[in-house]
Amino acid sequence: MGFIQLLKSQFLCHLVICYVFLVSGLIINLLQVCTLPLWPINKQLARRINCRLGYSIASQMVALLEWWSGTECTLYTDPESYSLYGKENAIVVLNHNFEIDFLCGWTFCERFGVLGSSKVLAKKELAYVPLIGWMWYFMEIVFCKRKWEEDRRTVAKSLQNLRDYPENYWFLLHCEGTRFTEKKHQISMQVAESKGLPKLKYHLLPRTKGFCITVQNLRGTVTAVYDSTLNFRNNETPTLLGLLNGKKYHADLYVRRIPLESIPEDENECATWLHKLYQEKDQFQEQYYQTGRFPGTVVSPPRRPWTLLNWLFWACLLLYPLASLSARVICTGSSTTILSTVALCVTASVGVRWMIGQTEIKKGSSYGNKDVPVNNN
Ligand SMILES: CCCCC/C=C\C/C=C\CCCCCCCC(=O)SCCNC(=O)CCNC(=O)[C@H](O)C(C)(C)COP(=O)(O)OP(=O)(O)OC[C@H]1O[C@@H](n2cnc3c(N)ncnc32)[C@H](O)[C@@H]1OP(=O)(O)O
Ligand SMILES: CCCCCCCCCCCCCCCCCC(=O)OC[C@@H](O)COP(=O)(O)O
Repeated sequence: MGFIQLLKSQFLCHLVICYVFLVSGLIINLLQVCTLPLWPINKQLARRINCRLGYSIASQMVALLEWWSGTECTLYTDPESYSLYGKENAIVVLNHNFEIDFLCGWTFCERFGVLGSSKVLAKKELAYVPLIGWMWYFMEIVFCKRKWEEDRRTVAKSLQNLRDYPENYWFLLHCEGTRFTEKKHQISMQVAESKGLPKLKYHLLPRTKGFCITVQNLRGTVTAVYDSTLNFRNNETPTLLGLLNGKKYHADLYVRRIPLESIPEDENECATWLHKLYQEKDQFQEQYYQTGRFPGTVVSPPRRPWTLLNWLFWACLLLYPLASLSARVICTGSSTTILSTVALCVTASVGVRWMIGQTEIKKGSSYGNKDVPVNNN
C-alpha cells in the first residue's frame, strides 16, 4: 500500500471529510430554510437558488468519488445523443444493483451540468435522512411510500409541480423499486412467471406504475427517456465506506436515448413497453458479462474541477475554526470540556455511520421480499 493510499484509509482523514460535510450541510440546509419567504414572491428564483445550494451538498459526495477515490466513470452511448445530454429534460431509467449507484448517477449529472437540478422518485424514508433528505425537500424531489393507493395522488401532484421547472433536469427512476438481492430476484421472477412474462437474469421485475405516471405527467416538458444500464468492472462491489477509504472503482454506464413520443400513452401499452425495455437491459448486462463492455461508443465526459473547488471552499472556511477550537479545548485541560468534545465527536461519527448505513444493501428494506400469492389461472 502506497503512502497516499495509507493516508486515505486513516480515520482522522475520514473525520475531517465528514466534519466538513456535516457542518457545511447544516449551514446549507439553514440557507435553504431562509429561502422559504422567497417562494411565494419569486418561485423561479427560489428554485434556482436551491439548485445551487443543493449542488454544494451533493457535489461533496461526487468529489469523494471523483477526486478522493479516483473512481473512473466510462460512458457508452452514441455520439448523436451525447450532444443532447444536459440540454433537455429527461427521465432516466436505471438498474438498482449497487450501493453507490445513486452516486454514479450524480457523477454523470455533474459532468453534464444538471447535478443541482437532478430529481428522483425516492422512497419516503429517505426524506428523513439528515442533510440529504432535508436538501431534497427544497429540490422538489418526488417521494413515494411504495403504496400505490397513496402514491397515485401524491406522486402525480409532485410531478405536475415540475412542469414549469426553470432548469434542465434528469428525473431518475429505479423501476425495480428496491435493490437487487437473490431473494427479491427469486420472488419477483415468481411474479413474472405468474404474469406470463419472460424471466430476467440481472434485474428484478420492473414496477410499471411509477414509470407510467411519470411519463404521463411529464409528457410535453420531458423530451426523452435515457435508458441507462450500470455495471462495475471485474465484479467490483463498490460501497460508500470503500470510497471513504479511497478505494478506486471502475463504473461503466450504457445510455440509450429514446424519444418520449415513441412511448405509448395508454397505461397498459406503456407497462408492456417497460417490460420489453427491461428484457433488453437484461441482454445488455449479458453482453457486459460475456465481453466486458456495453454496446455503443465510449465517449467519457471528463470530470470537472467544480466539485473539488466547492469542497476546498468549505474546507478552508470550516477547518480553521475546528483547529482553533481543538487547541483551546486541549489548552483548558478541563476534563469536562474534553469529555464533552469527545462525546460530540462520537455522536457525530455514529450519526454519519447511520447515514452511510442507509446506502447498504444488507440493511435494505423488506420491500419485494415477501412471498406473493401466485395466481396460476
Ligand atoms: C444517466 C445517469 C443517471 C442520472 C441520475 C439522475 C438523477 C440522480 C438523482 C438523484 C440521485 C439520488 C438517488 C436516490 C435513489 C433513491 C431511489 C429509491 O428510493 S428507489 C425506491 C422508490 N422508487 C420506486 O419504487 C420507483 C419504482 N416503483 C414504482 O414505480 C411503484 O409502482 C410505485 C409507484 C412506487 C408504487 O408501488 P406499489 O408497491 O404500491 O405498487 P406496484 O404497482 O409496484 O405493486 C403492485 C404490482 O406489482 C406486482 N408485484 C408484486 N410483487 C412484485 C415483485 N416482487 N416484483 C415485481 N412486481 C411485483 C403486483 O403483481 C402488482 O402488479 P399489477 O400492477 O400488474 O397488478
Ligand atoms: C463528502 C462525503 C462525506 C461522506 C460521509 C457522509 C455520508 C452520508 C451519506 C448519506 C447518503 C444518503 C443518501 C442515500 C441515498 C441512498 C439511495 C438508495 O440507494 O436508496 C435505496 C432505495 O433506492 C431502495 O431501498 P431498498 O428498498 O433497497 O432498501
